[in-house]
Amino acid sequence: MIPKVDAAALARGDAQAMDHVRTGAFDTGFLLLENTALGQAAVARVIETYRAFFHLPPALKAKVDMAATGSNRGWGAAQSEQVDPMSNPDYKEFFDCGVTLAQDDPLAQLQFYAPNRWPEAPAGFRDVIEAYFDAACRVALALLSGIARAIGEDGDYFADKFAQPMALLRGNYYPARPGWAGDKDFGIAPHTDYGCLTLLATDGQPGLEVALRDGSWHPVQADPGVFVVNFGEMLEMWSNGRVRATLHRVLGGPEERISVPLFFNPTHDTNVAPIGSGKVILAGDHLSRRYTETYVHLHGQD
Ligand SMILES: O=C(O)CCC(=O)C(=O)O
Ligand SMILES: [Fe+2]
Repeated sequence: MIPKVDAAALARGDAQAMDHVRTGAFDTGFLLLENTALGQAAVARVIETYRAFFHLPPALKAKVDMAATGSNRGWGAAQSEQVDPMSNPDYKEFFDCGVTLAQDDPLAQLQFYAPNRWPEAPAGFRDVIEAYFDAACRVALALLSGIARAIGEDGDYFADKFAQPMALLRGNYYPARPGWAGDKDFGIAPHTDYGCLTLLATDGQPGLEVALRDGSWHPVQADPGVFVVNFGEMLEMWSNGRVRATLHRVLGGPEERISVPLFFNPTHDTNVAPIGSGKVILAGDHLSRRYTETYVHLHGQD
């Protein structure tokens, strides 16, 4: 039901890989991606690095609490994000970092390129996360090139639209589902992602569920080193609804779980209105609206 794509085969333009990409993008809005440049060891390292951070005492994590800032860099405590207005704020914790531009770059003032905030511990945190971030952006760009070809555009169709990507790397930490959790409480409530594509690594624990067309929830599990890829609202608009941004959620279970999504979003002034429509929808405007809606500390911000 969710196709598995070999990244190397896709890069070669292999017909079956392109077919699987089309099915994933147009049908379920999800695919699994294996055999990328990011091996199992690199994925395990980034997951264990986030795990060590989330296991720190709350007072240490609070030193990089994003709620004390006007941006979305650093630690997000439990209940600091509400992705679904019909549900309670999520019980997960998370850590966000993004692309930072040189201080004298005029775009550096935009919230999407805000400076990252790094914790003092665990040792090596920043190096591990930054190295993974760069490698994951390359994997995402290579995948987008395959997607462009699979939908009949040139392989480099997206390349210049991601020169300064509003990319955001997140570590999600789901503790075991709390005893108090009711039917409006989720690790992450049902939502669609905001951008173009999400490249998600997990520690292998199940938990992610994807909405099928009939409204039922379908579990998706991937071993470390196999990525779950899903598509977001911008690509759905951009492709005139051909690529699907599918609802997904995590209820949470008896074991803690770590997942690491890279939200791969284009440069802020990219027009993501349907190709050929003559309309203008700026990627930055869409992202900023969704950030304001979902990060509790940014509610009400323009
Ligand atoms: O943890 C997961 O499997 C999904 C996370 C997710 O949907 C998100 O962070 O947007
Ligand atoms: Fe998501």
